[in-house]
Amino acid sequence: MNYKFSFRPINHKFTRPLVTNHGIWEIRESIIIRLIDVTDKVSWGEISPISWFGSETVEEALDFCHQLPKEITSEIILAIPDNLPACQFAFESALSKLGEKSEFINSQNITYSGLLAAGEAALYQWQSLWEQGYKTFKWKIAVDNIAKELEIFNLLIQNLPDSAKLRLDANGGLNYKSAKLWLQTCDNLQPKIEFIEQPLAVNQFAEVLELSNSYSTAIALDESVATLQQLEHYYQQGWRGIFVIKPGIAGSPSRLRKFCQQHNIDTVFSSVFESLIGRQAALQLAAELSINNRAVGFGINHFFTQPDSTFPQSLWKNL
Ligand SMILES: O=C(O)CCC(=O)c1ccccc1C(=O)O
Ligand SMILES: [Mg+2]
Repeated sequence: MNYKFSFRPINHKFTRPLVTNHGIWEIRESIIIRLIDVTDKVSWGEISPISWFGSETVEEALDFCHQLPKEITSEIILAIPDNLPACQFAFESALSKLGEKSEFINSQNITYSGLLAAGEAALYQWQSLWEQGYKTFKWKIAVDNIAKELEIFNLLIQNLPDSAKLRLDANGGLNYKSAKLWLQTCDNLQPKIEFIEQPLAVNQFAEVLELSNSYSTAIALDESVATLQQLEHYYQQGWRGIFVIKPGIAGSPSRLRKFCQQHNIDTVFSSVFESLIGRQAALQLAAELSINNRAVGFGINHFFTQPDSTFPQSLWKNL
């Protein structure tokens, strides 16, 4: 089958920048793609790379789109190389929505983790998220010095209701010693801490594995398993802790589905700050593949202004 293909770059300034150990992120650049089949049915996909996380860059994704013909086939889509994982996700998601077998999975029962701002701001922010119904929160660490962060952390823990859960995300920014200190601190506070995400850098897998055997606080890999190839690699290397999956940059959704179903891994699905198009496709996968009912990391709407109801159709209007 042939599909008419077109695309539009978009960018979006966050209402508050995302502060992580990797730096400050202020503008989300993405590409919306459109496929139209022979019956004139229209489908959208979203390419939202995060190159500092291990996906292609937006420029590489744009180059890929530019070199494609105006009419493409499913063979072309299924042959998108593994070094363009965000493109694989966008094209395959758009394609599957056009398929006869396309089935809609109810994602209404999913629970969400609310992303807190880094630093002290979290102390003033969690309450409004709690009032919106969030029971799980994620707070970025390894952004400031550890003494300051432990101080804020203790206040946060004291303030959060007993039924709340907290995740800590170091974005690979701790060293071995500070990771031990965080894990020990969390062990003393169980069961309020759900897990620590990516405590050490991607190249320190042996150390992370050792830490996961030494503390009762769970550890989640994120940057280490950004793409499906990495996910497979660290599963083979013996990781049986939590895997954070960001479908938007993980690669082919059909191969991701197959891997998760085959291995019953403990997953947490997470956003790449995509717009509605990518979000919907990612949440469908999360609803289908979350076997443990962990809250998904899509509680990020407070970083965004919502697109108007004509999105994405309005992108294709001639100005
Ligand atoms: O997972 C979440 O709760 C929110 C999403 C998130 O934290 C994130 C979003 C974009 C890029 C990196 C990360 C991250 O988990 O480090
Ligand atoms: Mg993370």
